[in-house]
Amino acid sequence: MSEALHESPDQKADPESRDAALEVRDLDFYYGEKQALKSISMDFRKQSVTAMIGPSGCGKSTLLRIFNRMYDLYPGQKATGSVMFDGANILDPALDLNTLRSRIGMVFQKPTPFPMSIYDNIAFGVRLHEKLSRHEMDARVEDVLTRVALWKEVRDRLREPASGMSGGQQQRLCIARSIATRPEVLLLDEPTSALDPISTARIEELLDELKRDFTIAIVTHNMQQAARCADQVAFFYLGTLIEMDSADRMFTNPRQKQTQDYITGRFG
Ligand SMILES: Nc1ncnc2c1ncn2[C@@H]1O[C@H](COP(=O)(O)OP(=O)(O)OP(=O)(O)O)[C@@H](O)[C@H]1O
Repeated sequence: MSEALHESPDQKADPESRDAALEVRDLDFYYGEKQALKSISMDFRKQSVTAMIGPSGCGKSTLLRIFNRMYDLYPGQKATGSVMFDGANILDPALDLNTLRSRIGMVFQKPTPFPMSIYDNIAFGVRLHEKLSRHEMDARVEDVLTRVALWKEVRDRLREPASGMSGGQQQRLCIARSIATRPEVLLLDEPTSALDPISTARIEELLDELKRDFTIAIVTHNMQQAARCADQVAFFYLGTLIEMDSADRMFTNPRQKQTQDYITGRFG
């Protein structure tokens, strides 16, 4: 593991939770005076998909954005508690953010390709972190485009602008771009809400494939999607984690009435 994420002895991960890539403990988050997350504690298991569900405004996206320290860009936003990742606390102000963001990738709701060629969309982030030869970079681009099932579609137009791709292709390109720096964790914030059903199905298949190598955290409003893709599901309400369990249990026999009401469409 990288030495760049600094580690202090008292921040070592609990051996009991060795299979957790992210360990969230007593996490509070504030937008100025407004508290958006309240005392969240949960683990995100390695090589699995954790879905975060809950009504609009319950704090799902806020939680996801904490994991790559997006809130740093906005004065007045503050997180307390801890999020342990590979022995370091993500909330630690001394953490190297470039390294963190190369190890925890993020994919947004709307496909956001850079205004450059398909090839450079992948190569751009890689160049910031690794010195690869031309041949190695070509191989990396081919590898990640193959993994997101785009290679055959775009191999003959790698130098063309990414903006000429369809929405579904652009989103797969964004996932390829995120995994090109070989992160451990992939965060996806409603990655299919702007896509048609066929593109959505391809992304869902892709998640199943990618979880062999990555820890995946996904925010979704789509209960069927959570049921299809997720291993664990966490239900949030008004900034609080109400319940977290295996997807099977959450969708068949949740412990809390609020969860039951939400997944059966009685509120939210
Ligand atoms: N920049 C901001 N400034 C102030 N409050 C904010 C800001 N962003 C989000 N909030 C508030 O924080 C709470 C959580 O928002 P968040 O976007 O995390 O919810 P969400 O569950 O992801 O919602 P949605 O499903 O609609 O995307 C909401 O009450 C929201 O109004």
